[in-house]
Amino acid sequence: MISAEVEPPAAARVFGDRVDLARAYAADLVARGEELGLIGPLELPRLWTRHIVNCGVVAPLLRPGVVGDIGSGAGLPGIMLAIARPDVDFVLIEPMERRVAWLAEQKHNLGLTNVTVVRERAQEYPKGRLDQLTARAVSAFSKLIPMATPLVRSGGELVLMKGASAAAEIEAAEKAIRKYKLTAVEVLELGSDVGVDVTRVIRARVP
Ligand SMILES: C[S@@+](CC[C@H](N)C(=O)[O-])C[C@H]1O[C@@H](n2cnc3c(N)ncnc32)[C@H](O)[C@@H]1O
Repeated sequence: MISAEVEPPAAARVFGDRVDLARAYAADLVARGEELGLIGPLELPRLWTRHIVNCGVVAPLLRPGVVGDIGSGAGLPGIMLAIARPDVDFVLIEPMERRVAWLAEQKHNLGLTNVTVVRERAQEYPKGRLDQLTARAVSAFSKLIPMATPLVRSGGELVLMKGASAAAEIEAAEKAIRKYKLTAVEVLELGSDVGVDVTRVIRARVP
């Protein structure tokens, strides 16, 4: 059996006095995540650094308001951000029934009153309601732009978690960036202040 990663010191730095909620989430994911098809066994040895803390470091980019997380899956980053930022309201937009049930259960078990879970594809969600929108491992930037931008109000932001290909994804999305009139498109590198591998985010402003 593959063992789950021991919690790194960075977790307490990222989640502060709410780190117990991240611990409860991690324990449930270790216990049931594989059986529910939420996480592969090879991810367990890097559960905290690659998934939980990696999502949590995005929290300082969020502002009070409504943040939509499209394709939340197991709750990454949506549940992690809702733990780190109780002052922000989150809508987790996920089409798959089993994942929606898991997300609703986590909301209930962790007492996350700032979370709403909706079973929907991003394309079906009402337009112009969100202040910021997050997504991780859902699609390339060029495909996320038409899917995500209409959901965000004017002046809001896309905050998209990306891998090492972030800069190349921006280049490949040049046409969509122009079509949807996104501005201030940039790659941010987060996490060095808490001593974990860098997390890359593409941030862009919606006109
Ligand atoms: C690879 S998983 C990533 C899950 C999670 N964000 C993570 O980083 O672990 C992609 C997720 O996007 C969801 N998804 C696919 N198409 C979608 C759409 N059109 N709107 C919203 N979610 C979608 C899938 O159901 C799945 O849960």
